[in-house]
Amino acid sequence: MSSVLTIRGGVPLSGRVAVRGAKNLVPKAMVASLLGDEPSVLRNVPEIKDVEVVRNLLRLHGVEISQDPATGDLTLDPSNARTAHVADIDAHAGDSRIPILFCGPLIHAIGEAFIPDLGGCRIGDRPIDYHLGVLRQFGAVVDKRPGGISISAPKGLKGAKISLPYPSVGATEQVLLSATKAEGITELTGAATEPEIVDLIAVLQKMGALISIQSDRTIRIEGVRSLGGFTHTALPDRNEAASWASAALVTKGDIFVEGALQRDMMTFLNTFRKLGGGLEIRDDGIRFYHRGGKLSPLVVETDVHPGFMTDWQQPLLVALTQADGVSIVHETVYENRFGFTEALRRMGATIQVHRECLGSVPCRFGQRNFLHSAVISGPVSLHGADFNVPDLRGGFSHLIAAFAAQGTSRATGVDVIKRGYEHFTDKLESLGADFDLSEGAA
Ligand SMILES: CC(=O)N[C@H]1[C@@H](OP(=O)(O)OP(=O)(O)OC[C@H]2O[C@@H](n3ccc(=O)[nH]c3=O)[C@H](O)[C@@H]2O)O[C@H](CO)[C@@H](O)[C@@H]1O
Ligand SMILES: C=C(OP(=O)(O)O)C(=O)O
Repeated sequence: MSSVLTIRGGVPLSGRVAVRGAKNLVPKAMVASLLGDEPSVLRNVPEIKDVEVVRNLLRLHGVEISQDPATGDLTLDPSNARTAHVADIDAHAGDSRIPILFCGPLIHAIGEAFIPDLGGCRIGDRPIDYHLGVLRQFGAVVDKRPGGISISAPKGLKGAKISLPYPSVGATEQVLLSATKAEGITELTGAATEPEIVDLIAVLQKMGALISIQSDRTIRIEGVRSLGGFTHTALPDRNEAASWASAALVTKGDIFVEGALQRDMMTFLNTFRKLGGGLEIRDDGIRFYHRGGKLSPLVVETDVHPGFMTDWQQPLLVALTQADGVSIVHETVYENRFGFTEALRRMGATIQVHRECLGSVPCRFGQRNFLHSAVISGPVSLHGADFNVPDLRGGFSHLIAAFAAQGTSRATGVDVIKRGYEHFTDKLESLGADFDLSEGAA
């Protein structure tokens, strides 16, 4: 059983929260440490479930990990990397998508990898065909096994010319983590270029890798024989920051997000401002607040970077229920990311979902049976309801709707939120939220 939150809504969330290293970078930088011949130090590591999962998996593979209790900095020593038991890997893989990124580093370190079936948010099919195609192009042999896949490279990994059909974040990282120590040159076209990918490239460059990002989504990697360690401060979590921004707007509050970085959030900040949210952008963070007037409806289309990040979509949609008129959200990254709107409708929101593409961003989901466009009419008064947290961002979105709503809501399954939001109940408390948490049995 998981924890239950009882939320008494109607209180503006106001105060200060801090964001640390990005969920979408930290676990991957931890995996990169396996490529080095020396220990690495990763700073700004948040206490979230995805970090715990990767820490356990790395330990099973012989990586010695110590943590500075004061700062949380992690030291990762891969000198004794070894094969782990499949049953142990399965038991520790948790609800994360990161295990698939162990392939290249484990093959380089110990010649083989077993990758358990993946977790992550159920917001679409989330196949791993690009990952497996990439690995095969490097010369890896992929075998389906019960509970996962087994990968080996009898002749080692060799650089390749690779083209991704869609700029997948994970598949781009798969290429980076496999190609840095592969023999020869890799040229990747159609790459994703999210800030977390650029930060991973920075980590790899510190280790001695030769990687250049060229124009038109092309990344060129010259394989090197060996890599050293790195010392790196992870970039801040822009997705958590955007979530708190939406929380401020939905609850008519005022939240300073310490650590939020303007450079990586420009598209979000433009959207937030057009919606009518107040912004104060400072060097040490960003203040997001409700200015008191009406909010303006918007048309938002999610896209790969530098477009509007899909992980911002769910919390922002809750803010759109408070805008004065009709808004449209066209989700072009995941085919099934509007399931969470059902609970919002039960809380009083007016949201319709459609199969058609309501927008102009090229989308893979048009003319297919995917409800991937939403029409939201506002403003509505939200009222409390009971719900089960469906996924990370959907769950956070339900919570902020419940904090804005009149009356009481009861949220089950809230532990999912720990996968990407550090100490979220402590943060909510510091923002003045009114709730009780009853811890379920593990
Ligand atoms: C841990 C992490 O960093 N997660 C992020 C990462 O997920 P993740 O790396 O899983 O997302 P991708 O960018 O790979 O997925 C984008 C799209 O490509 C499709 N696809 C992907 C791989 C593949 O082999 N085949 C395939 O069809 C997916 O189903 C999806 O429709 O990027 C997403 C898009 O910015 C974010 O929402 C996630 O928060
Ligand atoms: C979809 C997300 O994450 P993951 O890829 O870890 O499931 C997310 O962070 O919103």
